[in-house]
Amino acid sequence: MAALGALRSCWAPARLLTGSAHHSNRLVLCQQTSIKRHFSNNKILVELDEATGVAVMKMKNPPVNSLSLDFLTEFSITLEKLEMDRGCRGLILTSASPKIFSAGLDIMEMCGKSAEHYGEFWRAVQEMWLKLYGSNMVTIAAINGSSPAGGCLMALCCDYRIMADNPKYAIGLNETQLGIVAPFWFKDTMSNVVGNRVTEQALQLGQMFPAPEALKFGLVDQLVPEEKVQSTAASVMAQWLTVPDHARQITKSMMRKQTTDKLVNNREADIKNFVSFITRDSIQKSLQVYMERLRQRKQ
Ligand SMILES: CCCCC/C=C\C/C=C\C=C\CC(=O)SCCNC(=O)CCNC(=O)[C@H](O)C(C)(C)COP(=O)(O)OP(=O)(O)OC[C@H]1O[C@@H](n2cnc3c(N)ncnc32)[C@H](O)[C@@H]1OP(=O)(O)O
Repeated sequence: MAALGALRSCWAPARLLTGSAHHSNRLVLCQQTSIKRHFSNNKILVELDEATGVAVMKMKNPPVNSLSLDFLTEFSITLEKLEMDRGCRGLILTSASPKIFSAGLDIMEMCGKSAEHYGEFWRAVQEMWLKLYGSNMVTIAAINGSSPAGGCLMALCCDYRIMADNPKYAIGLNETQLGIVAPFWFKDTMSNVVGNRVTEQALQLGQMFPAPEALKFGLVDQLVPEEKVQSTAASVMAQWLTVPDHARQITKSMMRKQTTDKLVNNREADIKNFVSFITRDSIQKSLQVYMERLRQRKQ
């Protein structure tokens, strides 16, 4: 992946040069009709604006955008498509239904299934993380709702996070509250954003940060009124895209490579570890109790 990234980086200046001439022609056209390509499936809606090179990816997996095996598979395929598309330089990740960005990993995928299923599921979680954290595109999370655990991880993978200014929405890695443990690469992703001390405390407590607290601790970069989340993401993206791709991409890779390599070099061991952890009776019991609590809270 790194080699492919570097190769793409080397080509980026030429692509930018031809791209800008090309884009300025398009821009004239765009003033009359905006050219937008759609790559949607039943779980993910993507709109790629060819004039700006920005794709908006909306997660649409009701009721709470939980990250099921099917969803994760679609997500990684879509991301790969955009990554390979030379017309796409930036990605805005958001939810199609406000109030919930993503409820994190689908707990039902981790309950009462076979070891083989758990292995397949965990590989898909790893794949999503490797692709999003390792993306060459500028990635911005437009967090328009709550974002626990795996949802928070997705946001943390992005280069910049804009959250709706609503204290009812919370974000964090709350795994310990479920009686499970955030794996080392979840921990590293958070630590790279907010530092070791905040991560250590937040992970032990399984802390969910209401939006204002998330800003205070640097878990998100900016809070804006709910109705401005998308437009702010678009204008921040436009600023980031003024930086030449190759320089920004090499810098991003330099900052993240050590973290991604740790998983790339230990993928099979990490899957084995997950399967042996999640199949324990005590862990299965904790997850069932947590799901029951969620249902009761609703009643
Ligand atoms: C030492 C070695 C370590 C090795 C590593 C080992 C293990 C690591 C393992 C796993 C890591 C996991 C990371 C995760 O992502 S776990 C998921 C954590 N997610 C949560 O805790 C979120 C729980 N949900 C909520 O808090 C709320 O639902 C939410 C705020 C998202 C929305 O609230 P709202 O009131 O709008 O909706 P609800 O009525 O609560 O929910 C509707 C419906 O959806 C079901 N549901 C919610 N979340 C999930 C989920 N994550 N997975 C599956 N299903 C979910 C909920 O039960 C309701 O269902 P129903 O009652 O309508 O049937």
